[in-house]
Amino acid sequence: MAGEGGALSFSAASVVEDVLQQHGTRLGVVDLDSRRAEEAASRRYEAAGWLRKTIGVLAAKDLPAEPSEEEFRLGLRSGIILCNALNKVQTGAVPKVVESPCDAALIPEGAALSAFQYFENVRNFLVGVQEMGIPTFEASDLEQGGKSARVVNSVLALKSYSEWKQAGGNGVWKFGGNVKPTAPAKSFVRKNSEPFTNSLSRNMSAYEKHLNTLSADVDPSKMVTGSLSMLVRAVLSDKKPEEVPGLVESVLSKVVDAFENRISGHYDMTNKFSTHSAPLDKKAEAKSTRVYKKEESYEKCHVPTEEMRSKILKQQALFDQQQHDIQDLKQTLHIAKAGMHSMQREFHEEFNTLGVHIHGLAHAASGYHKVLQENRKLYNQVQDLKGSIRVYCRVRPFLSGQSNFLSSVDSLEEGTISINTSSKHGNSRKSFSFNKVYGPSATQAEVFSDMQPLIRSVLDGYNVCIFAYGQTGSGKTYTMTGPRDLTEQSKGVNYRALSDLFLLAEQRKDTFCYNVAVQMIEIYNEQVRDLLVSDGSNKRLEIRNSSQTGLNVPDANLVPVASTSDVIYLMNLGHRNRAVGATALNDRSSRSHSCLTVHVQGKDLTSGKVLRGCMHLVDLAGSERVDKSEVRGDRLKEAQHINRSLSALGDVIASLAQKNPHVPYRNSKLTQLLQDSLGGQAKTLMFVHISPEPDAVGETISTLKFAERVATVELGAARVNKDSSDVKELKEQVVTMHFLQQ
Ligand SMILES: Nc1ncnc2c1ncn2[C@@H]1O[C@H](COP(=O)(O)OP(=O)(O)OP(=O)(O)O)[C@@H](O)[C@H]1O
Repeated sequence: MAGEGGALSFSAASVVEDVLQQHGTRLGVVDLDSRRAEEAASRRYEAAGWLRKTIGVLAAKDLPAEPSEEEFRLGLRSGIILCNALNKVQTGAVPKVVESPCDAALIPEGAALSAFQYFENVRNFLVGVQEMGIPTFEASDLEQGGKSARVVNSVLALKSYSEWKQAGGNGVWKFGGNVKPTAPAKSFVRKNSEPFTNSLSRNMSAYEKHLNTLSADVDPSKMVTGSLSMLVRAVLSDKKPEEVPGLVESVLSKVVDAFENRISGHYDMTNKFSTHSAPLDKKAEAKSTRVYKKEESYEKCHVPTEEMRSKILKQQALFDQQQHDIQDLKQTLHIAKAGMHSMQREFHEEFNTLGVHIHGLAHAASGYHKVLQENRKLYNQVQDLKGSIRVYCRVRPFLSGQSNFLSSVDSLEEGTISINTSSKHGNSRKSFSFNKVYGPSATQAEVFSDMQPLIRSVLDGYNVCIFAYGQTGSGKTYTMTGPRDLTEQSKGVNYRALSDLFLLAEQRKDTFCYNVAVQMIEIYNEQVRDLLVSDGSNKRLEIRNSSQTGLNVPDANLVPVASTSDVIYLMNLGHRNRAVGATALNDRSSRSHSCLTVHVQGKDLTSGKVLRGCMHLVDLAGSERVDKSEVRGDRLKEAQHINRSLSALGDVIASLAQKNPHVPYRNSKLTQLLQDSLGGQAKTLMFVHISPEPDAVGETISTLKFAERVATVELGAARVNKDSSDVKELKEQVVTMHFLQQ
């Protein structure tokens, strides 16, 4: 909406003047015309001269010193000279003068550059002078056919104002000369300086003020230009008194017509400028909430149509809604930002706390690993002090139906067994010492409790050998495996050891990753065979000590296991494959050594270090004398092999116990197989089995002698240290370590 349409851009006086001029022309007052022309030219020259002087001849090069009406109009048409002159009088009155067409930032499509330029500068000039109370003119006065006299008037008024200002600006300046009060409420708005609506608002109030001034303070006769007075006089001078009323009526009627025409023409022009100006001022409209208020006041003055009013109201409602939405969004954004900041703060705090905790934990973990390592060493030392070779004796109970028999065992103490060797020559007893003696009533759990500590050693990377030694039928298989019908209570040490091993491995899973695999080997007649075969193959295997893999029989099946049930399955398979032959002494008698080897590989999850340990669970063949077993031929050969290998085992263990420099491992397949687990850091545990029947006393004595030979040296050392302060101290440390480990 253009401001130009907001006010009348012409005055009643100008209309009257026009009508009178037409009359004058028709009346053919030649003298008057020439006088008027002279006077107009003189005033135009005065105005041009002042403009040239004010802004400089060079800047005013488009305006001749004595311009014709056309030259004057063309010279000022761009508005540049006018604006520059106004700025000289009132600095900053036109903030931006468009000097060349390209200065016009936004030129409406289809509008001629010069027209737009003219409009912008001229409009700004008109706004400027209007604000100063100086008479304005119509923008169209600078167009062809326009009234340049009004432009002259405005310039001369500006000149007068300038002179008044230069003279000190005393009193109230009033343009008392040829003031032609053209519409002071020009709706032209300054461009580039502020939204047109503001100017419009200001213009409207100025217009109202001016109207008031016109009606109240100013004598109408003074407001009429000199030319108008002259015209009136010229028109009426030669008229008879009776002709005057008719003439006045005619003139007034024409004035009214002309006025109406101008109004309608004026509104047309307003609409045209509205269309052109709207895009330029859209930004300003959007930015300012005051726009609609100004428009409203403008509309009050110009009686807008219903359609326009409703359109404005709709726009205002839409604008209000958008403002409201923007406020809501701002609020939401503000809350979200605050939330983000608070979350960031919390995150940083938590992160820092976490860092501190992790640091502490890492420190504790490294300390914990050192403790664990130390613990392993100390634990092993304790086991050593207990004896790296331990011998336990177990007396089998009488079998069913033998309850009336007199036992060959005379007495049992914690570590000593006395055998009644009564004969026809008299009563005598023979005592044997071991680490511990289990009587006939000892349970499987009790027997296992003594070997249980060694399971932990296996997981710590040490090798362990557990033997079941004794004559046929003395209970070796019972101790190692259990009876045929297994129950939870009757399970042998093999099952219990493996259960414990898996349990401990599970407990350590946060620090170690364990892999467990088993092999099952049989040594029969000094031949090594794999018991974990499902195809019945009977291939002879070689023993090749490999320190890298820890496998002494690399060709035997090595089966990974993850639970006790896996191991039970494999043990059953091995037992089925084991060479079992009936003898006169025991229908399950085995004439081979069976060895279940459990290989354990543990990786330290922190250091990556790998520990390897293995446990040999050996069920030795019966140790009975050949002559008693009533065997001949192959059976005799089997028995001889068994006895030789058991003797070789005794020699090796005795050598180790006596710390002999030479240990005769190579005298049998059995000792070769177990070489890595006999001696050094390895622990050896032998369960010696005794039958209580009196008729087996000879065998019993010979078995006990064999076992005692192995045990004696070790027992001597162990007994010396048993209650020493070293052991006590170490035991305490281990208890502490164990507590820490929990
Ligand atoms: N501690 C015990 N309690 C109850 N019964 C037992 C005990 N020890 C052994 N037996 C029983 O004695 C018999 C012989 O035991 P076992 O087979 O274990 O002897 P062995 O020494 O392994 O014989 P072989 O050398 O022929 O294999 C079995 O019937 C077994 O159940």
